[in-house]
Amino acid sequence: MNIKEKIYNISDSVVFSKTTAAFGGLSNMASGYSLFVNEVNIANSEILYQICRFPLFPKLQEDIISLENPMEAKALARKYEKYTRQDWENVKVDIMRWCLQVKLIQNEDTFSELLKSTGDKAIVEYSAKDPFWGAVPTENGKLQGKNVLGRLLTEVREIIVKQNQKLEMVSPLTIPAFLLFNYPIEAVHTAEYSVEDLDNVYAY
Ligand SMILES: Nc1nc(O)c(N)c(N[C@@H]2O[C@H](COP(=O)(O)O)[C@@H](O)[C@H]2O)n1
Repeated sequence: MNIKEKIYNISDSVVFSKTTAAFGGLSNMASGYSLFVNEVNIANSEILYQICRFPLFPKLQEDIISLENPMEAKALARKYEKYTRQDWENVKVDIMRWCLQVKLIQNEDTFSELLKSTGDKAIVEYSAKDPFWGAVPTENGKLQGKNVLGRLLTEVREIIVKQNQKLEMVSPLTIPAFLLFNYPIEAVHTAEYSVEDLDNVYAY
């Protein structure tokens, strides 16, 4: 995928880094945005993203999910990097976009308000060393990088602001082996839908 680097003026951008600082909720590492996929609770979007690396290793998916801590989950994924799906480099951006849509649909109020509060500025993930998902500082006080996470967040913001749409459902990606615990990942609905759905199940 040929994504070009960009240079960002910090004053013209919404820059996020630490989860506890301003706009920290935009980070996949942020707590308070839990997810529910295939009836499995997943503590944050970083964990959702990392488990998608390992569709053929359900035990590893389970270990990553049970950590709940996103940094520890990322470290465990790194440890078992050799088991990453072979097409990962081709699918990881689509997977990240899907993860952000899941974060939005299941945290509709909080995450959409946060995204709307960025206005129409570029969203940039500050990183000391990752110019792919984020952008790194330059000598002249700017940020430079592909900033793929920031761009995907801007894309998701467009859905709710420019197109004024509320997500009804997030469809699974049409890639091979899009699996959680050996089962195909299904459409994801709002958190409220999940609760009502379970109520219906338990009613019988
Ligand atoms: N290690 C680390 N620390 C942070 O503070 C970060 N914000 C990130 N970046 C996030 O890591 C994810 C990508 O992981 P891979 O490198 O593809 O395994 C993504 O969520 C970045 O935003 N990393």
